[in-house]
Amino acid sequence: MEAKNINFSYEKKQVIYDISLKFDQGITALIGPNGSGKSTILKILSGQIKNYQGIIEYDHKDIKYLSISKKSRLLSYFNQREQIYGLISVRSIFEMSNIQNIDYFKYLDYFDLTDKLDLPFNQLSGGQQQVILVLAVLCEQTPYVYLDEPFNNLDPLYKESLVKLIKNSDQHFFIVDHDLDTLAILADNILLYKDGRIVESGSTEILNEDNLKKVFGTEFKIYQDDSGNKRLIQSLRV
Ligand SMILES: Nc1ncnc2c1ncn2[C@@H]1O[C@H](COP(=O)(O)OP(=O)(O)OP(=O)(O)O)[C@@H](O)[C@H]1O
Repeated sequence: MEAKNINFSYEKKQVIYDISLKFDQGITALIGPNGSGKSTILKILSGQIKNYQGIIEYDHKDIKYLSISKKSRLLSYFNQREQIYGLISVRSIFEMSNIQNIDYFKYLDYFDLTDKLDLPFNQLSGGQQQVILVLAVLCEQTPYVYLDEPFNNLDPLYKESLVKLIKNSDQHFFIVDHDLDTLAILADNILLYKDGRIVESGSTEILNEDNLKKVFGTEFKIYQDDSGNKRLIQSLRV
């Protein structure tokens, strides 16, 4: 995927300023403050928002000219805030999204959720709902996967399981989330983002105290754990 010179406004309010990026392998994380436009850029790259300026290409073809069926085989998108399943059963959610007909029971088993299969969605806890919806998106097995806050609501064990699942997948992930420690472990490529612009990009090396202060306007301390993973600790000043 290559995005060239993307600009976008909601009515008169510009939220994306001249963004260009490429995303063809591994896991890319987009990190930035609330309201800076991260969800908006995810919606643009995944084809939900169409009235942007600039060009988005998949395999050198403009997304605007791809058929709906081609797009649905190419990319998938998750955003829990926009999902309303209510009384629909967990099984139906998988069957609706499982276009590749893969064995989704192994995913459910991995999260110890097999016994929820015939429950209505609204009888699951917030974290269980989140996991089911992310798993349903992964079942689509598209080469490109856009995840908006997939780690929201997840306890440490669910988070760890989801990190393993994503890391072991050969799909390309583009993830927006506020869980910086998890993104530091997971991502191959980081985009630091502020006020609708990418301010830094690179490996997890760019997650340093200066860059994070520049993006979030607050102090961070960074420690390395025993396995060499970065822990990003925000210093709260109250
Ligand atoms: N449908 C919409 N109509 C008008 N303005 C919108 C709409 N959606 C988002 N915005 C505005 O665009 C800006 C960027 O919103 P967006 O949801 O992309 O930010 P974000 O970085 O994902 O935020 P958060 O981290 O809080 O989820 C915000 O100022 C928001 O109020």
